[in-house]
Amino acid sequence: WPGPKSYVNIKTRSEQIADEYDYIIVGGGTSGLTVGDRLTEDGKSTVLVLEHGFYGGPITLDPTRMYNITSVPQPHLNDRRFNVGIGNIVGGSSAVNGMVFLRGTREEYDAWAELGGPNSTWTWEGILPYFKKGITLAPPDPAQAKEFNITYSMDYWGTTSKIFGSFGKGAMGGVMKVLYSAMKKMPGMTVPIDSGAGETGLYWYPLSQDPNTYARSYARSGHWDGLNRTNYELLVGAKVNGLLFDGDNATGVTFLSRNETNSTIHSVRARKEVILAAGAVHTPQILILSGIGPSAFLKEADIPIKIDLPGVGHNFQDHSYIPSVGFQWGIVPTANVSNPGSGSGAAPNLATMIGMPVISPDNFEAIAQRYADQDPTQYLPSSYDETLKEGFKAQHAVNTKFLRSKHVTFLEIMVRGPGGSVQNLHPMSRGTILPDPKNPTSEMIVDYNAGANPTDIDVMVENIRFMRRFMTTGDLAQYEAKETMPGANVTTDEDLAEWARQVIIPSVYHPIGTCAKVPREHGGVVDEDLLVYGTKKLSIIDSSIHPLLVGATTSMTVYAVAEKAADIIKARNS
Ligand SMILES: Cc1cc2nc3c(=O)[nH]c(=O)nc-3n(C[C@H](O)[C@H](O)[C@H](O)COP(=O)(O)OP(=O)(O)OC[C@H]3O[C@@H](n4cnc5c(N)ncnc54)[C@H](O)[C@@H]3O)c2cc1C
Repeated sequence: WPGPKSYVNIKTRSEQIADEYDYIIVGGGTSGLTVGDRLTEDGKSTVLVLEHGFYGGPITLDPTRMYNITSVPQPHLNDRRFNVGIGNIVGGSSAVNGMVFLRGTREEYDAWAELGGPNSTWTWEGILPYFKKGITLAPPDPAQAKEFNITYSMDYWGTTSKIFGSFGKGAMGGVMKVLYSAMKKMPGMTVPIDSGAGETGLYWYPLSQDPNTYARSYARSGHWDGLNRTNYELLVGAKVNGLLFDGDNATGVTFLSRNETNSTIHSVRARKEVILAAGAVHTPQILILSGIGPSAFLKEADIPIKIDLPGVGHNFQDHSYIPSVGFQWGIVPTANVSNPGSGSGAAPNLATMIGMPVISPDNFEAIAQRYADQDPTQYLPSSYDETLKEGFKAQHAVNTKFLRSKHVTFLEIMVRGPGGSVQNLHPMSRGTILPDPKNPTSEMIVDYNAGANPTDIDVMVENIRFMRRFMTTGDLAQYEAKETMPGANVTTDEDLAEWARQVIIPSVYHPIGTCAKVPREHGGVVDEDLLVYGTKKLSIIDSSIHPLLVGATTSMTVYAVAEKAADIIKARNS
């Protein structure tokens, strides 16, 4: 435990906090600390953040800093169960994540506005200023950048945030030149100037890391450490389990302290607003424990209904991936390299982020048409009510456009060797994250419902085929790579689909959507200003409000959404 002086605003016991603050933020994770910082920076408002985890060093995927949740068996993926990764520490998932720092495309954010309704400001143009406010880019090393075609544009980044994206200068071998050049020549490939330009294609991208030390740059380092504001307090080891109301007005929260041996339920009040930032897995739990959720579920769990909001815990989405479409080089590619990099930090990273017409020029239209012809509600779980079905019909129209667009990322490949992992960034299946009705305060039940919609398998099959074409045709043909997984003899749609169902992992630890920002009649939970329908002074700012996955890792979008949320919250309470 670090010395008390610099951590004076971290509280460990309920008696150390005041009775009332201007704002209560539930969850000291990625979004919670971003908004906490912004609401306290002018020194006028007081904020208490309640965080279930403790204050400790960040480490990727460290099980002691994460919730221990396993999904229910997934019948469409051979009944396998999957680890549900979520950070449980100050900094939240940004403290344990893979630091891959990407954002989606213009078309993907514009779809958020389309799903939100007329006059929505959640467009690419409406969110871009918050990417700039939220993230500082440290440019790549000029000599290395020239050698490897690493381009960037400060049109898409800011310079003031203490959350950094940086490339690292680690040495790169000639193989990266060969891979880059071969990928660039794949039919239909584009090369945007910057990973943050909102475009698909082949690009180098930063990690969320400090440009000088290459240490993780995350919500705690950027939005808590070193601030030492007397108006910004953090209570660690606090499990929020309910909301307090005066009529429709949220007035505070109740919580249990993990630092106290008794099971006393404490409470703390908010003068201006209660802000939920417990993440896509746990924000639905807090609402449901407070009687806000699907009425059928609340009845089953014997929780008095305060507001019937069928969308709580529904519309659950995550990216999915195949860990390896395996290849071995016959001849290892090389190229001359004059400026490999200084060796400090990780080497810059290269990604292929492409749409269906580039992944599969021959089959994308047939896949899109089969999807368009589906009854949109056909593959939804049975707990989806009429409003959620209407909401998914709207998504179905968007997804149909997405399947035909070059500007929406379906396939992500981290380009670094022969073969590798392929991701599907726009799954059509939707799942649920709900409490156990028999014991709703225990850990959440996560059901991806992965692979329910056959389009998800169709897309993965084409992703595998793209990797094969990349490895065995064009520039790379001369290196005579041999496929080790699934094996070049697995060729038919049926065989590839069967293999895919055996190996797909339905999560890249990017859960979203479980309290979506869409109209209430479409199963929405929050409105355009992130206020929970049917309540006053209660908002949600975390990844649960993202209505639809973007084709990118999620943390950068969480920061941008939180920055926009902070402006909205400040404006309505000024
Ligand atoms: C292992 C892993 C790898 C990832 N890799 C990447 C990557 O490489 N790149 C990328 O961009 N994204 C990645 N992500 C995803 C990204 O980090 C998350 O989408 C993002 O951080 C979520 O932010 P959030 O604010 O919604 O929730 P979180 O940051 O998870 O914050 C929620 C916080 O609420 C707390 N909490 C929950 N319930 C309660 C309660 N009842 N009371 C009090 N506190 C509570 C939690 O302990 C947590 O600290 C990864 C995530 C994980 C877990």
